[in-house]
Amino acid sequence: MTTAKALTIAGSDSGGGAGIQADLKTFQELKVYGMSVITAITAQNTLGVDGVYPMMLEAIEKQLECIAVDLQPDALKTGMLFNSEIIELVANKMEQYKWKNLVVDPVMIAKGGANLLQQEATESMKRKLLPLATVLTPNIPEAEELTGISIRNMEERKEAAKRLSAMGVNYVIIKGGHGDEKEAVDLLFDGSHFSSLVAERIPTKNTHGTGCTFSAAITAALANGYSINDAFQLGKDFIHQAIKNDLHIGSGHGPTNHWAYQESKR
Ligand SMILES: Nc1ncnc2c1ncn2[C@@H]1O[C@H](COP(=O)(O)OP(=O)(O)OP(=O)(O)O)[C@@H](O)[C@H]1O
Ligand SMILES: Cc1ncc(CO)c(N)n1
Repeated sequence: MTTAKALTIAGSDSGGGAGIQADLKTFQELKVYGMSVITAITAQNTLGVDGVYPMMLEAIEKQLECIAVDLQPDALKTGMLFNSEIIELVANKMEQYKWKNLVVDPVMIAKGGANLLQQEATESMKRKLLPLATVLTPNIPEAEELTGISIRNMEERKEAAKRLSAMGVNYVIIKGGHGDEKEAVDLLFDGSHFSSLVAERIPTKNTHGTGCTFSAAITAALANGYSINDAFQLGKDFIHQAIKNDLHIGSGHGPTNHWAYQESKR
């Protein structure tokens, strides 16, 4: 029986709630062997980000090469990429290695407001990385930044999804955490049709790393051979349990509970 392998190419969150830490915890909970390429180090806790230190390009390239020669991923995701040079390096290596099932989580701003992607890097992400993405998982502000349109209602979310699809993304998921509806609604566009998953919006400030965890769960599902619709459902169920059963850690935006999903299945 082969073990599915998933790779996260993302930043380190010293507080453990987002970034590669959230990704690896999620992979493990979904019984997928997790691997990581660190793009940046952040000094971070539940109150915010106190320092951002991008890795040297050589260090990122060497990490990717080590994975490529020995540990081919069945699926992978990108999180914090920080600048154009890192985006272009990752995109070029993706094309060289012909890795499939790429989930791009276009991380731009941390919950506390810190910039995790330099403004000039948005164009590189659109031009170099999005055409390689199987799934793109922007939150509403990220979708606005990538498309240049304001998103205040569901029709505008659909328009943004169409524009992102036209940039070469196979499946676009616009996450609803930043929305103002009573429920948390996530919208999936497959290039032709829309579908959505709806769950109770949980009244909590402890939503640090929800997007990382959601995209990591989708990545793990794809690594295990799930269809996009089943991966979308698994990601939604996983993050909903993680938020609903939060751990009350830290005095700011606390992390989610990465083992809640498995506990809910018992
Ligand atoms: N309060 C909430 N209650 C229920 N579901 C939520 C809540 N907040 C976010 N979600 C869900 O969490 C997932 C992530 O969406 P969100 O918009 O929070 O991502 P994000 O802003 O990229 O997160 P982060 O930047 O913290 O990683 C989505 O499935 C969304 O519906
Ligand atoms: C390292 C890292 N990646 C992503 C996010 C988004 O929450 C974060 N806060 N920190």
